Amino acid sequence: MKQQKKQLRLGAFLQDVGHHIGAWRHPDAPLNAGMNLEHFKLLARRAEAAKFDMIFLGDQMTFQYGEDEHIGRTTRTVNFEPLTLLSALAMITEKIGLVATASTSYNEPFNVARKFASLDHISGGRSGWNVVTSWTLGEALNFNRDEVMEHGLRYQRAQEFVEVVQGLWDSWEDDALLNDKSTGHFFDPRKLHVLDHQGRFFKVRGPLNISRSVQGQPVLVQAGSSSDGQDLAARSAEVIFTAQRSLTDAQAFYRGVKEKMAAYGRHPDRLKIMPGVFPIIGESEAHAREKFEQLQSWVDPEIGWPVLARHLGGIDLSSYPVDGPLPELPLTQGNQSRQGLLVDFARRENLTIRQLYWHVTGTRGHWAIFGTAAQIADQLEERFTGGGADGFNIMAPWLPGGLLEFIDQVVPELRRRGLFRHEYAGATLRENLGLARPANRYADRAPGGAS
Ligand SMILES: Cc1cc2nc3c(=O)[nH]c(=O)nc-3n(C[C@H](O)[C@H](O)[C@H](O)COP(=O)(O)O)c2cc1C
Repeated sequence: MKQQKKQLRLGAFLQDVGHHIGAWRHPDAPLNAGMNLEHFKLLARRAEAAKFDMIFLGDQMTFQYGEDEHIGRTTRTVNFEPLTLLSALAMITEKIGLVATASTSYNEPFNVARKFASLDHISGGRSGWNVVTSWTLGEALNFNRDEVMEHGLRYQRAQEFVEVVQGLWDSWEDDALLNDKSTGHFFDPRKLHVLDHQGRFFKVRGPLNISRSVQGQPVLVQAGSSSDGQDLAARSAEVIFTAQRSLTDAQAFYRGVKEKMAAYGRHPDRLKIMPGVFPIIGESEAHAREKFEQLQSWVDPEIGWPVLARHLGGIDLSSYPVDGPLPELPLTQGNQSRQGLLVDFARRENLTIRQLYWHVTGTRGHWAIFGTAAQIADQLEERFTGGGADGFNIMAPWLPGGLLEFIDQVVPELRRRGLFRHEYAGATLRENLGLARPANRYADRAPGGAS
C-alpha cells in the first residue's frame, strides 16, 4: 500500500477584519468585524469545511496601538472576548479545534483552567489554550501595574502558572463520576484529587470544579519565541506559534526547540511547530503584490509609527531621520523575539526606517508570501518538507476574502500534492493534530493513595 505523505497542519488565525491594518477599508470588509458574530460564524464554518485543524483567536486586553490623535483610524480597538466567542462558535461547528489566547500575567490559574476545561466539555474535546506572557504596557496599566513585568520574571510565572493549570486539569480521574442513581453515589471520592500547590507565585488548593475534560487536558499552545519562550514550549507546549521569516531561521528554530525537548524527556513529535504566515494570492506574483499595495494604500501613514514602536518593544523612532538606517536599539522587556526579528530583517535587507515601517505596518513582521496558489503552495511545501514547520497558522491579510481565497485555491493545491487531509482524522483537536490524550497523573496510583 502506498504510504501517505506526512500531513501538514493548518490553523486559521482570525483577526477581526484580517491581519493587515488597512483591511477594514476593503470594499468587501464587514462592518465592525471584531464584534460581528455572523462574520466569525462564516469564517469558522468555512475553515471547518476545509478541514483546518483549528481556528485561533489571539488576544490582548488593551487597544493594540497607542492612543494618539490617529487612534480613530484603526479597528484594532474593539473585539469580542475570545472564550465567549469560541463558546458560541462551538455550537455551530463539530470538528474544528477552538484555540484562544489567555495571559499568564493577568489571570489566575484557577480561572484559566476552569474556562478551557469548560470549553473542552462544551465543544466535545476541541479546546486549546495559547499561553502568552503579555508584553504590552496597555495591559500592564489595565491590571494594577505601572509597567510591564520583567521578561524573565513573567516567564517564571508562566511556567508555574502552566504547572498549576495542568495540575488542576487532573483533579478528577476519567472514571471519577459514577452517576449511580440506585446507590446514591454521584462520584468516587478516591478519584478526586486536591492539588494543594504552594509555589513562588501561586497558592492554589483545588480541586477544580469541572470534571475531567474530553481531551483529558485541553491542548497547550505557546506563542513566545525568546529563549525563555522556547524553554517553556520545550517543557510543556504541544503546539507553538512562531514568526520566522526565512527558511534558514525557521529550520534553526525548529531544530533548536525540538532538541530542547529531549532535556525534558519529551519526544519531538509531541510538539507541533506552526509559524504564522501572511499569504497574498494573485493571478501572478505581480498581481499579488498589487493587492498588497492596495491594502497598504488604506493605511494612514501616521499609524506606521505606533505600529513599528510596538513591535520594537515600545521604542519610538519618529525622531530619527526616516530615510536613515535603524539605530542601535536596546533589548526591551517587550516582545523580544519580534524585536530581534525586525532588527535582523532591517540589517539584512539594508532597510531605512521608512522601508521597515512600511513593511511592519502591513505584516507586523510576519512571514509574508506572494504569488499564485501554486507559488504559495511551493513556499509552504518547502518550509514544511525542509524541516522548518509542522504546519501553518494562516494569517489572512483581509477577511473573509483572504481566507476564502486560501481555502478555495491553495488548499486544493496542497491536497493535490498529498500534503493536506481530505477528512478529519478524529473528533477532538488532539486526534486531528496527532497528539496523544494525556493520562491522568493519579490514574495508576492505588485507590485512596496520596492526593
Ligand atoms: C502566531 C502568533 C500569535 C500570537 N498571539 C499572541 C496573542 O494572542 N497575544 C499576545 O499577547 N501575544 C501573542 N503573540 C506574541 C507572543 O505571545 C510573544 O509575546 C511574542 O512572540 C514574544 O515572545 P518573546 O518575548 O518570548 O520573544 C503571538 C505570536 C505569534 C507568532
